[in-house]
Amino acid sequence: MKQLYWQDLTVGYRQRPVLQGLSCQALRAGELVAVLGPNGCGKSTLLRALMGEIPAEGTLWQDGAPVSRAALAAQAACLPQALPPPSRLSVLEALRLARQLSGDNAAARYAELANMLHAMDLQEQAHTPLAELSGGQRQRVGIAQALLRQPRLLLLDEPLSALDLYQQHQVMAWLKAETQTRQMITILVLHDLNIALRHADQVLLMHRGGLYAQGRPEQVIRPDTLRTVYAIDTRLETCSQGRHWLMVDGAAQGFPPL
Ligand SMILES: Nc1ncnc2c1ncn2[C@@H]1O[C@H](COP(=O)(O)OP(=O)(O)OP(=O)(O)O)[C@@H](O)[C@H]1O
Repeated sequence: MKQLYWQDLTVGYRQRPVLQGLSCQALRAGELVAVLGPNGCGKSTLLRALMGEIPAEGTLWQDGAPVSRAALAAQAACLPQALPPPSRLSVLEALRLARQLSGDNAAARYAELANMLHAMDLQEQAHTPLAELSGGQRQRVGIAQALLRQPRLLLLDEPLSALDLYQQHQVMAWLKAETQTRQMITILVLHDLNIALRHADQVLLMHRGGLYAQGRPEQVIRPDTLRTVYAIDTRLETCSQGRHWLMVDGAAQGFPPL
């Protein structure tokens, strides 16, 4: 997959529209794309629609030609918001199963699984049942499983929600490198705007079921857009290492003070 975009994506639940004519510019192979926006604006719904899990209208375009949602879903792996269930499978068994589900039977090699355990900092838990892991460890198993499915399109719904600060940055740096190496497209839903500023190649900022802005993180994550979309007053500062950092000053006018 070299390129993906969608036009006029319209999705609703029981006749109630959630995404209304959502279109985006091209997402390219090797890009880590952050989907941002307030609670309830439709981020998870977008991922479900791309996976063909819920009915949707509109057109998906892959490499310049329309693609069915079934064909797109066949190339994709998705990690939903909920953590993987706490089963009796060990971490290693769970990873091996995910690798086998990729359809490439020859490849459930120990070295690849060992690399994944190392990347997700789970070596010590290799033989631990999922039911005995912490929330953050289970979330890292879920991320590893999604990667082991060998997707061309990786969809992750709030994959950092259970991770500590160190793991959030580790996982994002690793996802960025894997996305480039494998030349896949990774779309992930995030709430932390500073994580998106630091790691994403592109940002889709959603607002009330539509796309409010798309572009490089520093083009989209700006005080004027955040004031409209999140109703907060912010400042972008540049730290001594030249990185952008978002400071929150307070709630926008008309809202109770933070
Ligand atoms: N299964 C469902 N049935 C009916 N309505 C739903 C369903 N799932 C989501 N919705 C509604 O669709 C809207 C968008 O929900 P969605 O989960 O896509 O938001 P989100 O942007 O991912 O939110 P959050 O940041 O809180 O996870 C919400 O108003 C929600 O109530």
